Amino acid sequence: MSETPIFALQDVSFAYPSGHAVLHDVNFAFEPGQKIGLYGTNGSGKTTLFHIVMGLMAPQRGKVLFHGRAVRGEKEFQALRREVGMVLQNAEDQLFNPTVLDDVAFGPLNLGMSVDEARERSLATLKELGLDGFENRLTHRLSGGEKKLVSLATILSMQPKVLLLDEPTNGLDPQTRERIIEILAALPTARIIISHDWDFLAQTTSRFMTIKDGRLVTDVPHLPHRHVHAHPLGDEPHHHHD
Ligand SMILES: Nc1ncnc2c1ncn2[C@@H]1O[C@H](COP(=O)(O)OP(=O)(O)OP(=O)(O)O)[C@@H](O)[C@H]1O
Repeated sequence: MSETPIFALQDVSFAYPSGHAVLHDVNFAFEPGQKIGLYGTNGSGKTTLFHIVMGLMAPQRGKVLFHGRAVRGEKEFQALRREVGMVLQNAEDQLFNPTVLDDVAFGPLNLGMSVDEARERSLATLKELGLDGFENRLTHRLSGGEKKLVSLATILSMQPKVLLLDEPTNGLDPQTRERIIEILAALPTARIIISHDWDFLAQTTSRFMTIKDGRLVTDVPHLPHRHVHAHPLGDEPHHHHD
C-alpha cells in the first residue's frame, strides 16, 4: 500500500441499545482521493456507519483508525473531524446560527482562524457555491434547497480532506439537485456519498459500495452512466424525490 488511509474501520460491529444489530465485522480503509457512492436499502446502517467514523456513536467491537492510529476519546475524534466533514441528511440539523455567515464561519472559527480570515473564507465558499450575497440572509427564512447548499458551505468552508454526505439530494427540487451535481462533480475533494439516487452517484463518485445484512460490500463495479438501468445487482438504488 502506498499511502496510509485517512481513516479506517477495523472489525467494527454495532448494535443499538434496543439490541438491533446493524453492522457486523466491518473492515474498511478510506484511501486518499477516493470518491465512493454508498447505497443500500433503508435501515441497512449507512448513516450509522458515518456516525461511527465521526465518533458520534461508539461501536461495541472494533475501532476507528485515523492516519493508521486508533482513535481514543473525544479529543482525538476532534482531530479527525478537522479532516473529515459530514454533511447531515437534514440541513436543519446543520444550521443553528441566525445568519448564513455565522453558520458558514462557525467551522473556520472553530479551527482557530481569526474573525477576518473566517469571514473571507466563508464569503469565498459561498461564492463558489453560487451563493454570493447570501451572507446576511436569515438562515431560517431560506428555502429547502438554499438550506441544503448553505449546509454544504458550512462544511466546505473548513476545507476538509474528506466529505461524508448523507443523502444530499433527498427532497431537493431538480434545479438544486443539478446544482449539487455540478458543485460535487467540479470539486476534487475525496468523498463518500450515501444516496439512493443512482444517476446522481454516477456523476459524483467513481466507485460504489453497499451494506448488505450488516456487511460492507466494497467491490461493487461502478458502471458507466448509460448502463444505469442494467445494473447486475438485485438491489440497485432507485430514484426517489420524496
Ligand atoms: N437510536 C436508534 N435506536 C435504535 N435503532 C436505531 C436507532 N437509530 C437507527 N436505528 C435503526 O438502525 C438501523 C440502521 O439505521 P441507519 O440510519 O444507519 O440506516 P440507513 O441505512 O442510513 O437508512 P436510511 O436510508 O433509511 O437513512 C435502522 O433499522 C434504524 O431503524
